[in-house]
Amino acid sequence: MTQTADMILNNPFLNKGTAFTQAERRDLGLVGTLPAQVQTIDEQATQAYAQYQSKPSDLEKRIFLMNLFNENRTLFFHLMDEHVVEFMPIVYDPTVADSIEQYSHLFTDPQNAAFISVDAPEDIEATLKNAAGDRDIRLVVVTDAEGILGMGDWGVNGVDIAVGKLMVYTAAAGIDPAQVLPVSIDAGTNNQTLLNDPLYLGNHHERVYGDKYHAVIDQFVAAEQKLFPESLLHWEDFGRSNAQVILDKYKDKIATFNDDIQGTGMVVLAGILGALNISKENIKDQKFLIFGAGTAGMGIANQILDELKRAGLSEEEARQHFYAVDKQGLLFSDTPDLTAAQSEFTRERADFSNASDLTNLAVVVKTVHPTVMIGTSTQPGTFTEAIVKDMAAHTERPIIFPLSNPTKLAEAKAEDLIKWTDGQALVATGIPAADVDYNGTTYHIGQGNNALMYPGLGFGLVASTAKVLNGETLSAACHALGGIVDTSEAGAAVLPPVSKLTEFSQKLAEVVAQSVVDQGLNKEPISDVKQAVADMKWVPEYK
Ligand SMILES: NC(=O)c1ccc[n+]([C@@H]2O[C@H](COP(=O)([O-])OP(=O)(O)OC[C@H]3O[C@@H](n4cnc5c(N)ncnc54)[C@H](O)[C@@H]3O)[C@@H](O)[C@H]2O)c1
Ligand SMILES: O=C(O)C[C@H](O)C(=O)O
Ligand SMILES: [Mn+2]
Repeated sequence: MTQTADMILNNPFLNKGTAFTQAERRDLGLVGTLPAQVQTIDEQATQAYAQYQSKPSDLEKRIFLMNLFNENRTLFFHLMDEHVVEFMPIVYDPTVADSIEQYSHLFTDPQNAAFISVDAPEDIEATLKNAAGDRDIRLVVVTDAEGILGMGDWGVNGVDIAVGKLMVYTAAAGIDPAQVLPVSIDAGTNNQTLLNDPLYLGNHHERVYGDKYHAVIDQFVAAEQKLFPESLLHWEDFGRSNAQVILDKYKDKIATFNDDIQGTGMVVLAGILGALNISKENIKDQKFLIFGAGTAGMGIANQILDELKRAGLSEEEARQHFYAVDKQGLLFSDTPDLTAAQSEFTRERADFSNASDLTNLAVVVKTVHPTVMIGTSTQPGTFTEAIVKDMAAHTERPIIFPLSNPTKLAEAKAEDLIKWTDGQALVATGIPAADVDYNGTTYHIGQGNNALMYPGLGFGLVASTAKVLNGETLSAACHALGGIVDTSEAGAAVLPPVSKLTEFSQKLAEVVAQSVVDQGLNKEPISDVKQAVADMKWVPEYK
């Protein structure tokens, strides 16, 4: 079917706007549908950036950028490429959190997402087909939005996290935006504000759990694999009771990963390795306190556990390095209501003379003297000055990562951690943090966000046509970022800066693809891994 001018100009994958040349305008039937002047993509980008800058708030800026994204993907990513550090917190975390909260009120465009309803499993295949059109989908990000960042259940509004994660994939690693598909699984919502809101765009009923829910997940995976057999399936922001269960079901069968469990585990281990590079300490000498033993917290614990075992510790020895703290306090083997993941990281009461007192973070820190403290609790301000000072009194370079997102939920601010520890803390935060000037040194704060890892990981898996993602590949990826930061410099960050996101995502993709090929886990034959990664890369220029 030949495309009319209207179809071309309204297709964000084809549209070039004023950059269509005179020859293209003639060939495509666009004559007279655009103003006379033909612009370059750089001229368009300059004009768009000026408009962006005129927007008064971060949310307004995001809305402007999303409109551009809706109209012209190439121009959007060209512009993002030029301003990646500035745009990351606008298109992604933390501003994506505001847009999710207001999604139903701000809705203008479905952004090529697929909307699956728990009430219409018979439509799943048609839904994916319709949303994909004739595009060759290689990467799917799916969310059911039960645990959006640390903000809980946001129903269909959560589709914005799938869209946002995919935007970062393209900006960071260069996946072709025409080859991706964001998916919302609308299983209902327990968010009363949404249910009471007549403008809420999702299913107006309580969240469905159990057999009916899992049947929908199974049908979704089956249809997704049937329609897009070459694709990687990325799970995002599922609730604590489903995330690990779904991952365990599929991780050995298809190319898939859970970003909150594995992506977060990777970025935290990479950050710890970066911190130990600075302190010149050994990972085997560390005591890890995980505050908030949920999806992310236990994903982190498992990735560190794997590293300790690779460093030569037995499973039993390695587990002794962990202290998991949740609402109940330090988790013991007899603590009620443990999740399956938590029960792998419990301690024995008999090992503590004050076991019954270990019900809050302050007492646990005082008792166990952790050297590494990770926050994935969604509880703002819980890494207090007293707790941090207590920790710092027993370890020279405390490693402290308050990772809860968005901004308002962080366990501590980077600036406070540096000050409270007299510049000794090695810090990473979930959202971007400004440099901290303290006592004549400028401290760079690493962004401990899975966005540093999942684009390179996912891209490497897609480029290498991976059948599955295993521990070997995850471990290789965790070690791939070493050497990018100059750790001899005072105030060095534990992770590389977002300004180098495209550079290290490529490195990560190559390491991941190499690991896949070395293990013979590629579906298609690959003779040159670097070439395969380079061939897959899309660049935001008009073709
Ligand atoms: N920086 C990153 O890359 C990254 C990645 C994933 C998740 N996160 C953040 O981590 C947080 C948790 O996400 P999740 O997916 O693991 O959610 P989750 O709901 O699975 O886990 C949160 C855990 O915190 C526990 N918790 C709640 N209140 C607590 C309290 N007062 N004391 C101790 N524990 C408490 C909960 O019981 C739960 O086990 C979110 O804010 C999310 O944004 C950050
Ligand atoms: O989305 C983010 O910013 C990171 C992470 O996946 C989260 O859920 O907080
Ligand atoms: Mn997430």
